[in-house]
Amino acid sequence: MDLKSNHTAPVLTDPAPLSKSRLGVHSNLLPYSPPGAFSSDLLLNIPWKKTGILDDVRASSWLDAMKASSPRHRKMMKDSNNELAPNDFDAAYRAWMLKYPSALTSFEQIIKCAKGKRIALFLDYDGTLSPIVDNPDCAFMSDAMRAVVKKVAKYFPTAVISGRSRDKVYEFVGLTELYYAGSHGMDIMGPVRQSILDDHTDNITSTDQQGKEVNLFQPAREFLPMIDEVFKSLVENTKEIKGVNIENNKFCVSVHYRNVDEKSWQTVAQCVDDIMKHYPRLRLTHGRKVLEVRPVINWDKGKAVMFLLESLGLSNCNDVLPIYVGDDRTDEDAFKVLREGNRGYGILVSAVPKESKAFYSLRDPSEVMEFLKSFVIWKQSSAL
Ligand SMILES: O=P(O)(O)OC[C@H]1O[C@H](O[C@H]2O[C@H](CO)[C@@H](O)[C@H](O)[C@H]2O)[C@H](O)[C@@H](O)[C@@H]1O
Repeated sequence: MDLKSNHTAPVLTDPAPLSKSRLGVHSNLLPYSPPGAFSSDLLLNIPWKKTGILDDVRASSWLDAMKASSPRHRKMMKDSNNELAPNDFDAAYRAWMLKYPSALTSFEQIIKCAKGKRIALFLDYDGTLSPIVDNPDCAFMSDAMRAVVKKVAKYFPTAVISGRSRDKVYEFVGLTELYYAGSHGMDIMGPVRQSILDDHTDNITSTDQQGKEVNLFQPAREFLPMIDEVFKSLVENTKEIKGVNIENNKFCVSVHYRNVDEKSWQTVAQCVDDIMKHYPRLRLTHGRKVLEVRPVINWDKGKAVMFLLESLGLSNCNDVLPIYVGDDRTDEDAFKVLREGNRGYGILVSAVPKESKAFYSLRDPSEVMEFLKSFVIWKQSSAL
């Protein structure tokens, strides 16, 4: 694994907005938008400061990035004179949906593209299978969602790819039918496959909860002592900041500031910075009110999707349609590989307009559940 030793800990920013014409994507993978119906100007010309809805973290400081990575909710928008009025917000959201159509209303079209192909499902956890809540330890998925995921996994190979540690996300989901990748894809438990063993050096053969032989792929294994050390330092250095929560995700560490008063965000950023400058082989990314410390390795959720497809014997683009559903910046890496490789569909879960490399959108986890249900119903009816 190629370890890049930078001398500063980089802050990852969002990629530049893409237009369909620049993507070179096969037209049958493009979601339907009525000709001329969407003007990207509708979204992109709205100044961020005025609307608060553009999710852009091209900011110079970590504090700015923290503020920018916290898109305000519609409810808050209603309460503020400076934000979009609810009707304007609805109009902006509808305009955005012309570029990222609802995966629910586009279901027939997705199915059409899946004709003659095997579907593989990749699901993010937080904000996708479970709603975002204040306490990360209480991000439980509903029994109804679990039942649907279980059913969908009966028909299609299904994997959960999360920023959480693999053990933690397995604890939340609790389904043995799925494949799991934790730590943003840096900890994958998948089937043993010779081509994977030949092509990647970071494999260990292990056994899963049922005693079945599995392949454990952990490309950042050598970072474990460093991550543990950073976790401890972060806990120690932030202990006076009310509301901060440091979560050890095995190959990465999450610094949650959701429950920290905005006035103290600067202190959080400073504490993280003080530690990060001693670790040039670690970098910082942003999620939903969370700063994430992770190893500088050439690995992300996109690479994890490709790895799992290969492990599952599904890497032939011609007869496999991978679908990835996620809500966060780290999911963009997966949307990107599917889009750029002309392989399949990314579906962004978002209740606010965001620039994305996904093809479709869903508003929230309840729509994710409806979408997964549609696959079950479709599969059951086509088996009749
Ligand atoms: O890749 P994911 O499965 O989406 O994990 C990303 C991070 O999700 C969790 O944090 C987020 O959800 C929490 C619970 O709803 C919320 O309190 C927090 O503000 C969000 O950022 C998780 O705790 C992180 O470790 C994951 O990296």
